[in-house]
This record gives sequence, structure tokens and C-alpha cells, in this order.
Amino acid sequence: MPSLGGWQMMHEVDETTADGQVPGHPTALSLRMAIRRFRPLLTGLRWRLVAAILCYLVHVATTVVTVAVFAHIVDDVLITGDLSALLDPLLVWIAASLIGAAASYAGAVLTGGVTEKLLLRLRDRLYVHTQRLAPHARHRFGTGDLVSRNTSDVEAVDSLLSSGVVTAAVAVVSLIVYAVAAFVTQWQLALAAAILAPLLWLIARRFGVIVKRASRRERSSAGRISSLVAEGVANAFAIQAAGQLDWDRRRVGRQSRRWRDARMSEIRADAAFSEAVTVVEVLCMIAVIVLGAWQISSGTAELGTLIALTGYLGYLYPQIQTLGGLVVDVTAATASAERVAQVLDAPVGVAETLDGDDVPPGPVASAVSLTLDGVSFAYPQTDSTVLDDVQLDIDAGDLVAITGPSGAGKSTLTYLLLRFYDPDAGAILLNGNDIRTMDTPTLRAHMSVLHQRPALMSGTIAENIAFGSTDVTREQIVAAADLAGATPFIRRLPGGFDAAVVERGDNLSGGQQQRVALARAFLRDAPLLILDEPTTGLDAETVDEVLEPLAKLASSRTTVMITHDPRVLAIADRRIELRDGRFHTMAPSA
Ligand SMILES: Nc1ncnc2c1ncn2[C@@H]1O[C@H](COP(=O)(O)OP(=O)(O)OP(=O)(O)O)[C@@H](O)[C@H]1O
Repeated sequence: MPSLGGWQMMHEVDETTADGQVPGHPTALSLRMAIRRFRPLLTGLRWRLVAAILCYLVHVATTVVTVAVFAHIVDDVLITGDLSALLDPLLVWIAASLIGAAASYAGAVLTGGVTEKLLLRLRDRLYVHTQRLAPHARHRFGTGDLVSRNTSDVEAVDSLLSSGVVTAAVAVVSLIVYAVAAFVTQWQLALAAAILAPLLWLIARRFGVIVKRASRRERSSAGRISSLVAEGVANAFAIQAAGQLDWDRRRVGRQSRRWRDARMSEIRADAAFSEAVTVVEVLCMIAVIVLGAWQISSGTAELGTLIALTGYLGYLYPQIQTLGGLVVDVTAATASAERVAQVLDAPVGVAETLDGDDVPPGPVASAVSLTLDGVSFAYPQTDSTVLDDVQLDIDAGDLVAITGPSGAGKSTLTYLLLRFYDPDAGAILLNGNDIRTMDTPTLRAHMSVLHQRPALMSGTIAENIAFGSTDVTREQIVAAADLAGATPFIRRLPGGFDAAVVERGDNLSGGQQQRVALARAFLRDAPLLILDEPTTGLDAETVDEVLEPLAKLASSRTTVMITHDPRVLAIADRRIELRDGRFHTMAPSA
């Protein structure tokens, strides 16, 4: 495993800059760029958005009708006292309200459908990309931060597209409709009301910038909190055993306070924006009422006209407010869009993995030889060579043990074999074929990997054994467990093969976990076995128990085994030490 420096363990690492950007992830997006970037997600959904907008416009039209009807009732019924003229406008009012309600409902359902579909698409794309990140890119983000980007940040992107687009389109068109209705009703009063409207727009733009800066810091802090919590939960026992609960609490607390400060900036800007808008609105209304009262007193306007105009303005101002709020919200959401884009822009293991999505594993050779031919490698954006022109030939069926000091590059070698990276120079050959010429799923179908800590998932024992194999029967699962010597302990579990395994297999002992992983490798039956410290952390007795099935598994396969354990080294055909970027053959007794 890549070593985690002591400094990192003891000090909180926060790479966030003052405005919430993370160095090394420089994807800064303006609102327009963010929309352009994610717009392809709307493919095939645009007509639904248009339909939703049309529905909302029908709703707007019905509100215009109801205001006009009310003005008519004031002038022709309430002022004149002619009750016989009341029925027709009332019927129109009721009909318009019913149509408006139905249209608004349809608009909400259509928008919701688009939103959910869009979220589904983005979540899927982001998660697949996250899972395929090159190891160095994954480490740079941190687990918790990636979780946060895959959950809350993804949702925020939606406000840029589906609901944002609908809300903006509806607000703009409604604004035009209400403004036209207001101008038709009484243009002088409408003009007085319109004079202050651009001020609202300027206020929204200004607050948008402030909120975006705060949102960036808030999102980045939220991601950092997720990372610290994920790390803390995973290391809870070690933290308590080392008496570091307080230290752990303090570092989460520090980040929580940063988050709170960023949230307070957002809250202050949001509240100030809302109040500024209200003040401007009140000024507009006062202007209209003063001017309207003067016109009525001088006989140039009727009461119904003034009521209709204030009615239209009553509908119009919320639209301006919505648009202004949208500018603020959507600008803030670009902070999340940036974080999602940063992951999507980060490098994956090898480019071919993305294209290999649906490629079924091709025919897998039953035996493979492995050659490292002058392989050199340095991690991207570093200049320290990990592997330097290494040469290795392993015949089909041989077991080669690789040892070497910490940081020598043993785990890196497994990354290269699995093609999370390609060598900078030289080639890795499987049966004489450069692995770069194979599609990644087929290449990986040739391999079983066993880690020091087996990758168990929540599910049942049987599901965990079957992980990585397709179309397997219960009999095959049991047979694999027999070969791994796992059946006795599995049978003792309540539920046997259907017993529950919790996240990371934490309800099984280290030896039991390793045997489930061995059973998994037996079942997968791949010709190349990669073992990365398979017995580290196991006591001597458990190592003895695991050793026999391990040797059995390796006996019919080509095996690369990273280990320092002398008992495990003893079963190897050859031992090689990786030191200073080169392989050094060790004497059999070493
Ligand atoms: N993601 C990464 N980005 C940059 N450098 C890395 C990365 N992962 C590992 N390294 C560096 O590459 C070198 C080899 O690391 P690697 O994890 O392969 O060593 P190792 O032999 O497996 O060590 P250990 O036995 O301690 O697990 C180390 O110097 C390490 O710091």
C-alpha cells in the first residue's frame, strides 16, 4: 500500500484556498461554462422541459385572466352595485383557476421527471468515473470528499439545469406577460413601476458573486468534514487506543467551524439580498400607489385599473425576485458544479477503461506467462522514478515472491499489472502479448488479486465468495469454500453461506476474511494470481491454516506474491527483492 506519511496522520491537511478552490483541481467554472459543460445530460429530455415551460405559461395566462376578471368585477359590479353582471365573470374566474391549477401541476410533474432523470444520469456518470480514478487521483481527493461530491454536489448541479432552466424560462416569460398586461392596463403607472426593476437585477448579480465565494468554501469544508469523519470512523479503535479522541474531535471541530463560517456568509448574503429586494419592491409599490391615487383623484384612472395594476405587479415582482434569487442560487450551485467537474476531469486508470465499459471479457487463457520488459514508471506529476528499467520473466505456473523495503514500489507493480497505469517505458507482456493491446476487462479477467485486507462487501458469505465470478451455482461456491478451507467456519455461522457480512467484513476475523477471499479466488479461477501481503496481520496459527489453501491456489497458477513472511516465502519458486527501483534475485535460503 502507498505509505501515509506521519505528518499527514498528525496534522489536518487543508489545501483549500481562501475562496474555496483546491490546488491541483483547477476546474473553475463560470455559470455559462457550467451550463454548457453539463447541458449534454439533457439529451432527449428537452421536449419535456419545453412541455413543462408551456404548462407553466398556461398557468401564467390564467392568472392574467383572473386579475382582469377581478378588475372587471370591481368596476362593473362592486362600484355600480349591478349584481346581475357577477355570474359570467365568476364562471370565467373559476374555469381559469381550474385550468391554471391543472397546468401548474403538470408543469411540476414534468420538471420533476426531468430533474430526477438528470440526477440519475449525472450520478451514474460521476460514480463510474470516481470508481475508475487512477490511484493517485483518488488519494488526492480523499474518500469522504468523493462521497460528498457524489451526493450533495451532484444534486446542486440539477438546479443549474432542469429546474433552473424551467424556473428561469417561466420567470422571464411571466415577467414579460405581466409587464405587457400592466402596460396595457395603464402604461404611465406601469412605467413608474418598471423604473426601479433593473436595480433588482444589479443587486442579484452582486450578491450572486458573494454567495458563490461562500458556497465554494462551504462545499469544500463539507467535503473535508466527510473525509475526516470517514477516516475517523475507519480508525476509531486506533484513535481511542492511542488516546487521541480529543485530537480527532478537534480536527473535525476546526473544519466544522470553517463550514459554519462559510454558511454564515451564505446566510447573511441570502438574507441581505432578500431584504434589499423587498425594500426596492416597496419603493416601486409606493410610487405606483401615489401616482395612481393622484390619477384617480384627477379622474384620469379608475379604481379597478389601479387594483388590476397592483395585481399584475403583485405577480410580476415575485418573478423578478425569483430571477434574482435564481441568479444567486445558480451562481452558488456552480461551486458544486466545479467540484463535480473536478472529479470528471481527474485522470482514470488508463483511458481504455472508459471504452471497455460493455466489453465482455474475451476468452481467458488457462495458463499465462508474465514478462516485465524494461519497465520504468514514475507517478504522474512526480519526478521520482519508482520502477527503473525492471526486467522479469515468470513462466506459466511459477510462483515468484517479491520482497523489498517499504516504499520500494511493490504495490505500484500491482497497479501496473492491473493497468491502473501504463509504464512510462518498456512493456508488460502476458503470454508474449503487450497488455496495452488487450481491452482492460479482458486483461483483468486473467487475474485474481488478494490484498492484505480482503475487499469484503456487505452482503452474505456466498455473495462475497461469488464476487468477481459470473453465473456460479451454490455448489461451485461451496466447492470453492472447501478448497479454501473456509467451509468449517462458515457452517458454524448462523445462516451458514447466507450469514450476513457487514461492511468491510468487520464481523469476521482476519483469518476468516482471508479464507473467504481465497475461496473467491478459487471460484474466479483466473490464471494469474496477484497476492499483496496476504498474511500480514494474521497470527502464526492462522498463517499456518491459510498457507495450505494458498499454496494449493498458487500451484496451478502463475503467481506474483508480495510478502515479507518467511513461511510464505518458503512456498515460492523464486524470490526477488525490489530495491532502488530494480529487481535483485535472492538466494533460495535468504
Ligand atoms: N498515488 C501516489 N502518488 C505519488 N506517489 C506515490 C503514490 N503511491 C505511492 N507513491 C510513491 O511510490 C513509491 C512506491 O510506493 P508503493 O506503495 O508502491 O511502495 P510499497 O513497496 O508497496 O510500500 P509498502 O511495502 O510500504 O506498502 C513510494 O515512494 C510512494 O511514496
